[in-house]
Amino acid sequence: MEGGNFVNPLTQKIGFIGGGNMAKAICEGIVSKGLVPYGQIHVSGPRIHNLTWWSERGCHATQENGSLVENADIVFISVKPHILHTAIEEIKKTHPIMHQSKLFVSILAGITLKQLEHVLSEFGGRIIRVMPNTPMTVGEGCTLISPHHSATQEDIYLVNQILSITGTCREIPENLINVAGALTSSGPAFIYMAIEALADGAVKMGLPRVLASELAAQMTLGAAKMARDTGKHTGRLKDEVCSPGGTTIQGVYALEKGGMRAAFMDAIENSTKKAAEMAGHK
Ligand SMILES: NC(=O)C1=CN([C@@H]2O[C@H](COP(=O)(O)OP(=O)(O)OC[C@H]3O[C@@H](n4cnc5c(N)ncnc54)[C@H](OP(=O)(O)O)[C@@H]3O)[C@@H](O)[C@H]2O)C=CC1
Ligand SMILES: O=C(O)[C@@H]1CCC=N1
Repeated sequence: MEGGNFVNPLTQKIGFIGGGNMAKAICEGIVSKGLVPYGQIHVSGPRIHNLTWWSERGCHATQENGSLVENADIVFISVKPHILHTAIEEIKKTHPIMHQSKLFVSILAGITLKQLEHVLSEFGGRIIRVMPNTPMTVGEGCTLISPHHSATQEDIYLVNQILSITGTCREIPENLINVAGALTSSGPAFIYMAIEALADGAVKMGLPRVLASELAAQMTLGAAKMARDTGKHTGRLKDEVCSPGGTTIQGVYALEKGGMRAAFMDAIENSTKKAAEMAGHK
């Protein structure tokens, strides 16, 4: 699903168990697009002083994961993977029975639908596994979605609606979500490093830092749009920049000598393997 311009505001209350970086990115993304106001968003976490970012904006913050679930219609589980069991146990302690079946959306890297089903079975909830990324803060997210069989078509539509408003949202078989997530969810960090390194090179050659960073980011945005929108293979796009005997091919040679391609490939392999390892966390 692609993000559109027309926004039909949601009536559902959206909850986040865990109010860290990724939860904030989802919140910012959906509020800035007008899908929900801050007042329709609930968040829980163990330290109320770490939730001021939320309360300052008018979201409802609580230390009790149980009351968060009770109050929200859609619950994003957004704690770190190794905290999942603790967070769910906290719900069971205060709210062993839910009065309504809930829709749980896990954003946890590695944690499988089978594991989520096991952990959440007592609530009789419907489950969807997703892998978002932080660029959704600025409306350019790239989210993957793998629904559990307990999720209804309406649930899947709703989650697609929420996540595609902040970028793209693509349904993917669960067996591919770790590798696709390494690319889309970890990938922004790799690209920030590339932007930073390119700017460093320009600073080394005398360009002021602020200008170097601004130009590196805009150039990356343009190159990404070319790769996405022109339909041309990236190898061809690269060739179109490399004038024979020119400046660019000298830079391309330096990158090849430095093992840039192998380093990026290793980055994706390592991140994919780590997601699989995380599924071992109890
Ligand atoms: N960051 C990213 O780009 C992406 C992250 N994800 C996934 O999102 C999840 C969160 O990652 P991220 O936002 O980076 O991590 P953060 O550390 O920023 O956020 C985790 C949050 O969970 C809170 N928390 C800790 N224990 C509990 C608990 N028992 N109950 C409720 N909340 C709790 C923490 O509160 P406190 O700080 O007070 O301890 C913190 O606010 C992970 O599972 C990750 O795999 C997925 C895709 C991309
Ligand atoms: O680094 C992590 O584990 C999370 C999941 C994907 C992006 N950030």
